[in-house]
Amino acid sequence: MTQPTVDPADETRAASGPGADLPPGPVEPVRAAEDEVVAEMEEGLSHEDDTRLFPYQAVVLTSFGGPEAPEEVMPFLRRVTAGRGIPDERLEAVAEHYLHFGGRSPINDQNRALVDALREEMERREISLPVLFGNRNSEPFLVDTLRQAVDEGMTSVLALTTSAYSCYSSCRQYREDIAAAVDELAAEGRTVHVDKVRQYWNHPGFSRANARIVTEGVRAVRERTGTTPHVVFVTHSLPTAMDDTSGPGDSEGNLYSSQHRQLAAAITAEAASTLGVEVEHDLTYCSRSGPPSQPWLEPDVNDHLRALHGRGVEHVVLAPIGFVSDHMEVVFDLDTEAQETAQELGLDLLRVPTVGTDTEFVVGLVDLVLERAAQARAEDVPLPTWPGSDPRPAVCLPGCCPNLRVAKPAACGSD
Ligand SMILES: CC1=C(CCC(=O)O)c2cc3nc(cc4[nH]c(cc5[nH]c(cc1n2)c(C)c5CCC(=O)O)c(CCC(=O)O)c4C)C(CCC(=O)O)=C3C
Ligand SMILES: [Fe+2]
Repeated sequence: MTQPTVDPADETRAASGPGADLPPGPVEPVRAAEDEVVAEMEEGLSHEDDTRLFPYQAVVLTSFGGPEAPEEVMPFLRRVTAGRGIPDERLEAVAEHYLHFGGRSPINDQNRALVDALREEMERREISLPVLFGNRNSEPFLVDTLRQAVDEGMTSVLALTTSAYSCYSSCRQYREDIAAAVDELAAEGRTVHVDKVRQYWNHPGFSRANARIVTEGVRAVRERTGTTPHVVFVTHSLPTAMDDTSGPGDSEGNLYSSQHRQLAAAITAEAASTLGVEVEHDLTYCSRSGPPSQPWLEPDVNDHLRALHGRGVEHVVLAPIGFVSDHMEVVFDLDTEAQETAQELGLDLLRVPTVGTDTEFVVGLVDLVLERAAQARAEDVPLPTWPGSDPRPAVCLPGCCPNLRVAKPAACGSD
């Protein structure tokens, strides 16, 4: 593999695409270069030839994982909660949620669909690197995916995680599990380097896709009822201590809740201006766990729906901006529990989609992959954000989003 400069094939395509006015001078050379591009495409590029993702030889979609059969439920839950002090009653309740859906979480199927969508988008851009899939808590385990990559000759891969925000659970815990997999392979004599894309809560591919989804939800309720719905944003609750230390890790963080608050406000303003109406919104939380004595982020979505009903609100758009796909928290905690609460109250509740395999989101993820590769090559690249102007660093700062129980090695950071 060679150090990339500007890809001449890209420039040629840009200059000679459909409808482009060819300047009179360089017609012949451009045509010649175009023939070469076509010849290259016909031969099929091998990943050794593609420099846009250099230094990486693959992208690894890295996710939480979930059970896919009833007998996998308890082993999965024990793995997830090992040493986390989750009460047995909570584990039993969560096992029930999974068994309610036949013991199968939707998350792995959704991630396989995302892998396919990423492959399609990369193919569209003629990026020929493989997209792999590895989980932290269920098969295919990240360590096994990475072992296979090493055995196929790869030495450096880029992790794309399915969590967008900053806190221990959604950032450093992934980094710890990546480090554990890399160390396990090192002990087997297999060497692999793993980098990660930045937390993408304010990358436009994620944030603008959510803005469009919420706007269309508000529009649909207005068309159906003639009333502007109240928008209730929802994300995963956290122990307040985890939120307090999210971001810099100095107890003045609250980055997790503030990222959600900023995005919720920006999306609401966007929907209001697009539709030319005033829109009210709130941020709520779901999926609280832990012992009752431990404070978690509030309000709970169900409590908040009751409060809104008490204030005379009749129509609600429920926007799960904290989640990337419709996994168990969404189909159980929102579509089952929150929907039941709404029915009890006689509240009209429209739960809008998560980004899932939305084209704008998938295009944005591939942009993030290209951005991270350019950063790894020390190139100056624009780092688009919406809302706000601060992209999260792709290499985490020392001490950020700390593990409050035990210090563990973490990959993809400077500590
Ligand atoms: C911020 C966050 C995300 C979003 C970021 C990301 O996507 O990573 C997330 C995702 C997910 N969480 C999931 C499942 C679970 N999370 C648990 C427990 C916990 N989650 C926490 C936080 C988060 N979780 C926390 C603070 C705990 C308490 C224990 C601890 O301090 O670590 C438990 C244990 C039982 C319980 O306590 O509920 C389970 C089973 C699944 C799979 C769903 C499926 O199968 O479809 C997914 C995608
Ligand atoms: Fe969780």
